[in-house]
Formats: sequence, structure tokens, C-alpha cells
Amino acid sequence: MPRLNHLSEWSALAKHRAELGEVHLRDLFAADADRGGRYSLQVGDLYLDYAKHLVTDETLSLLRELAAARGVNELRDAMFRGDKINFTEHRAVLHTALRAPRDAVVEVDGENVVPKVHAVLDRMAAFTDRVRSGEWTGFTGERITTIVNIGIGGSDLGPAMAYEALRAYTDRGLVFHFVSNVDPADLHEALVAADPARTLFIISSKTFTTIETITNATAARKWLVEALGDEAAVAKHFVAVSTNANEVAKFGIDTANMFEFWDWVGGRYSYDSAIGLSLMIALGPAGFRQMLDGFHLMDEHFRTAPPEQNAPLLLGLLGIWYRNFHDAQTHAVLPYSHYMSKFPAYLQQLDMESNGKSVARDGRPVDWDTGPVVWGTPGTNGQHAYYQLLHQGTMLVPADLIGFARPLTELGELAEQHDLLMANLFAQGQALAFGKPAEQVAAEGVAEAEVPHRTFHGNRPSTTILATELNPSVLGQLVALYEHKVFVQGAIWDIDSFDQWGVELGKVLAKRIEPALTEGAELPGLDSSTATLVARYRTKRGR
Ligand SMILES: O=P(O)(O)OC[C@H]1O[C@H](O)[C@H](O)[C@@H](O)[C@@H]1O
Repeated sequence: MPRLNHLSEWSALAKHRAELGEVHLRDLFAADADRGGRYSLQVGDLYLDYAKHLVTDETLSLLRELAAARGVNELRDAMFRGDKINFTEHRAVLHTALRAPRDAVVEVDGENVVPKVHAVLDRMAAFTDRVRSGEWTGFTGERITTIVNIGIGGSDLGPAMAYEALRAYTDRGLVFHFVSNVDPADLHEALVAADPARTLFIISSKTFTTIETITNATAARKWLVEALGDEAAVAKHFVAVSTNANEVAKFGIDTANMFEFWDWVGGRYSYDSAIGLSLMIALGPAGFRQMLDGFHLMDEHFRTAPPEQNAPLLLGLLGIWYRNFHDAQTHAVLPYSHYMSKFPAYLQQLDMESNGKSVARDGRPVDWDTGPVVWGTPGTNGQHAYYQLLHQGTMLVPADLIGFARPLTELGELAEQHDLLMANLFAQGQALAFGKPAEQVAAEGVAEAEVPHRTFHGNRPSTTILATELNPSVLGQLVALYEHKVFVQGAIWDIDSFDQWGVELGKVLAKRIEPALTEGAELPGLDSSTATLVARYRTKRGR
């Protein structure tokens, strides 16, 4: 297959981009009274409005032609089939099997993995029921009331994000902490008010060798054993989630208390696996299943919907349009929901660890840009902080505005504020797209010298995702939408979206540097900048 930028479909898009020039959304809307209706999709509970994008019918069809030329559908089918599309690690990529129904068949090396998936889900559900009912007690017979997930990256961000998003559906009698940082402050804050006799630790690590997680888990075990005065307490207060039974046993957790997953689940695609155990305890097995069904709904949509109606394909292609043909370097995700506060951070790993690559499948450097910086915080807070740059800065920042039509019933009378929240979402999409022309500003009587400062050029693209309400299924649909969007982009950029070699070097160097900090070990050949920092640190640390 020719390199991406040698494809005629690529050149056609570049030519089209030049021809479109600075066409304004005001004109695109004026020319088509039904643009808002035509440029929209409904998938499950998600309504996607993509009318406020700098695209025409021709742009969209050229983008779809690029996807076809890059074999996006073929690679998608290979992923769902269990082919080893993670080619640098020779692994299948089957997070979609984690949410497949019980009777589905997905084979890896000739073995159907779906029964294994459901066997673990069943064990998780049984354990969850025991913890929630109080049947599973701590070492001294007390009921478990605090659950601490210790994990990092994909073994933290998914459950932490989803717990926050779905708080209203959780057992409010249980307290949850998600400890990830090797900064001792993180564990300290989780334990400071916790009662050891009532605390359950879930040690979540695909490899069970991640230094931050093992360090925190070791400290937690020490805290527990010291408090309860018996090593035997570990069995009642520690469970593990991992693919690596040997390391779990070495750490001292009985593998009977281990929940398994597999090497064909990438870390950042893993929270539907046993990595979601803390979340399942929070939601209960039925809520967790609703979430998995939401994921599955989007999987099926992605797998079967025609290109014109395929939401992940569309979002992926729009991202390509801005990244590669408008030089947009970042992508903002702006949820208009307080509960979704951790969603952008979750997407950062999903997107940036997947597509922050610069080597193509053929081993040569890419000659095109790949993944953008993904960032964001909940609206409306961002409006009073960085939206200034979105509206009047010099960068083009495509944005996803995410909102929910119905407020949660739990909010009671407070739900009245929801309309104001959503009015802000709609207003921002409108302001970004259409701006406020100088003539309009001047007509309002603004002094001439101030007119340019108060003018909004507009033409800043956004997708609006309006979901019915925030619930487990809808969250699953949303996350899967982004997973598959990232997949589409990786396929087009011709990179391996499922490895993460870029995180390795720092880990190796940290291991080398640590003995220099603790024991003053020599570090031959250390650069003068790092050497000075190390020496200064030791002095200030009193060593
Ligand atoms: O689950 P673990 O093996 O502990 O890995 C935790 C995380 O750390 C790694 O360095 C990777 O960058 C992540 O993809 C992974 O999710």
C-alpha cells in the first residue's frame, strides 16, 4: 500500500482544502437551511450534531474515500476477528470481546475467548455481591466500607473516571479511593481517615511489575499488617487484578483472590475487564453490565453501520481533517457535566498513548502529523478561564461539547439549574461557529477603536454530543465512540495504536536515578543538567 501522503485521496483532500479556503460557517448555514438536520446522527442514546464543522458534502465524501483507500474497514474487521493487529507486540486487540454477549464467539489462536470473559465477570459479580452484602468481611469480622483501588494509567483512569461519572448509581454507603501516584501523598490521603479493619485493597496492574503500583501496594500492605497485627490479614483485605499470576503470588496475594484478564486487552482499553472490579463493587453487577451493553451497542454500530452513518468513523475523519489539513494541534473535550470531570483525563491516555506515534507500519518516520494533544475540563468552568483563547486566540481548536438532556433525578429541586448549564453549552457552540462580526459590534455603538477587540471571527468548529442522560449504558456508548474514533485515526495514520513504547525510556532512567538520590550512587556519564539537579536535591533533602 502506498504511503499515506502518496495516495491520490490524500492529494484530493489537500486540493479541496485549498479550494475551500476560508469559507465561513455563516455562509455554509445560509446556503443550506437544513444543514443542522442533515449533519447529524443518532446512535443509541447519543445524538451527534456535526453541522458546525468546516466541511461540505464534498469534504465528507473525500474523507470517506481516504478511509476506504487506507482500508479502515478491513482493519476494523481484523480487530473484531482477533487478528494480531498490534503488530509491534504481536497481540490481538480485543477489548470488544470484553463486552460481547455470552453466546458470542471471538477466537484468538483458535480459542473462543468469550466464555473466559464471562467466567471472570461471573467471579467478579459473586465477589461484588459478597462485599456489598457484608458477607465478605475483613480479618476481624468487620464489614468492608472503604475500597482502595491501587493502579496507574489504564489500571486507574477508567474505573476512577467511571466511578465519578456514575456516582449517582453507586452504593453511597461505600467509600472509594483511586490511588495511582507514587507521590506518597496520594496513598496517605486515601488512608488518613480509613479504618484498616474495614478497608479492602484492589491491586490493579496488568503486568504487576509497575513500580508505582507495587510501591503503593507494598506500603498499603505494611499499613494494614501493622494495624491488624497479623500477616494473615492480607488474604481478607487484598485482591489482585492482573494478567500475571506469578507476580501476584510473589507479592503475597493468594491467586484465589486474583481476577484475571489477558494480553489482548490493552491497558487503556481495560476498564471493561477485571480492572473494573472497583467500579463493579460501586455500581453492582447489573449496573456494570448495563455499561458493558452500552459499549457493545457502539461496537456493533461501528462494525456494521455504513460509512455515511458511522459515528466513530465520522469523528475520526473530522479529526484527520483538522489535524492534517488545518494544522490543528490540539483537540478540546468539554463535558457540560460535573460528573464527567475526569473524562478528558481518561481520553488523554486513550488518545495520546494510542496515537502519539511517529513511525509508520513500514518502520519509516511518518511524513504527516499524527495524534493531537487532547485536553479539557468541564464547562462551564472552562468558559471563565481558557475559552478566551478558543474564541479569539490564534489557534484553531476543534472541540467536542458533551451534554445530557435530562438531569439526574437524584438532583431533586437543584435540577432546575440544568437548563442554564445546557444553555451555556448550546451558546458556546453557536458563538464558536458564528462569532460576532465587526459590523454587528459597531452597530451596537461600540467605539471604533474597540471594535476589533470585541469582534469574534467565529468559524471555530465543534461537535455537539447530546445524550439522553448520564447513566451506565450511555457512558459505555460514549467511551466506545472515542475508542473507535482513535482506532480510525490510527488506521489512517498507519501507526500501531496499541503499543506504548514511548513510556518505557523514562521508567528505565528513573530506576537508574533512584539509587543516586537515596544512596548517592555514582551515575557515570550523567549530563551536567541532571547531575546538578540530583546533587541539589540531595543537599536540600539533607543527604
Ligand atoms: O497495568 P499496569 O501493567 O500496571 O500498567 C499501567 C500503565 O502503565 C504503563 O506504563 C502504560 O503506559 C500504560 O498503558 C499502563 O496502563
